[in-house]
Amino acid sequence: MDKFIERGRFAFVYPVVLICGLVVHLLANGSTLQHQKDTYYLLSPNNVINLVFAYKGNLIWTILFVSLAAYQIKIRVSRSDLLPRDARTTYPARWHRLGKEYAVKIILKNLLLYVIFFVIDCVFVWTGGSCSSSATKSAERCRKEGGKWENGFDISGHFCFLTNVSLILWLELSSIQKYLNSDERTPSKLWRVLLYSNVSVLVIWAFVLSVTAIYYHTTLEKILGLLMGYICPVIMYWLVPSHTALRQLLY
Ligand SMILES: CCCCCCCCCCCCCCCC(=O)SCCNC(=O)CCNC(=O)[C@H](O)C(C)(C)COP(=O)(O)OP(=O)(O)OC[C@H]1O[C@@H](n2cnc3c(N)ncnc32)[C@H](O)[C@@H]1OP(=O)(O)O
Repeated sequence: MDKFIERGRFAFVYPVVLICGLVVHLLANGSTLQHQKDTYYLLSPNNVINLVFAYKGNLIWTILFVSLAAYQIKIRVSRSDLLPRDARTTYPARWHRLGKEYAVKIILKNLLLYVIFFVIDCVFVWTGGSCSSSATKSAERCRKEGGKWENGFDISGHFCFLTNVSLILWLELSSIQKYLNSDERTPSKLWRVLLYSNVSVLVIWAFVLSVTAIYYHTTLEKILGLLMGYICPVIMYWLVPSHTALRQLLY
């Protein structure tokens, strides 16, 4: 597990889930898949795992991200003695810097997802889609009204959203894992609890995506959803940190 997280192999999970799902979809008989979707509860849109882990995914993600951020601040702020004297700052200053970084990451993630899903909804409407219950141009609002979001090119919100939020958590887990390994400390019980609770949710999200990959959307809708699923992690964990001006401004 540690090596899997530390070496970033998690980045390949989502393309693999999609490819495997597409192969199953291709090999299976269309009417069989439809029958399974109509028969098995866990494959229906209203199954509790989809309703809780997908549609309440933002709440679940926020709880897990804040817990990882709090743990990171705890272990990094408390270990300033490892820093060379000239790099050592005061406890409040370190706490403030790390606290600001994680607050910015939460805002940035939500801003980016807001823009991403605005684009997904625009594409849907531009390609002839609409909501059956009102003139709303938002998929989320349409669903909340009990309407049907239909007849447009529907980039997979599941692939886009769950890939984005999963990769952010994987990257934070990887950052903590590398720090603990560099510090050669035995992992605390708290870290193990955090690690396994995050990984449990990440596995459930991967399961939800495997169902999406086999039973929902067209191939192109899923591929585009997957590709858009890398926008947040690329901006938050590569673009911002690799540009000095952006990093100093935001993190
Ligand atoms: C640098 C920055 C620049 C900034 C520039 C300034 C911009 C200035 C903005 C200021 C303002 C900011 C304000 C921020 C504050 C927010 O707003 S933060 C919130 C940001 N937005 C989000 O996070 C949206 C997240 N999206 C969701 O939660 C979506 O509901 C979900 C969960 C992804 C689902 O999306 P969806 O499109 O409904 O699902 P989709 O994958 O398309 O599936 C279609 C169907 O297949 C079903 N299905 C698919 N997969 C499955 C499955 N595995 N099992 C069962 N059913 C399934 C679905 O249930 C659905 O069924 P129906 O509902 O149609 O019956």
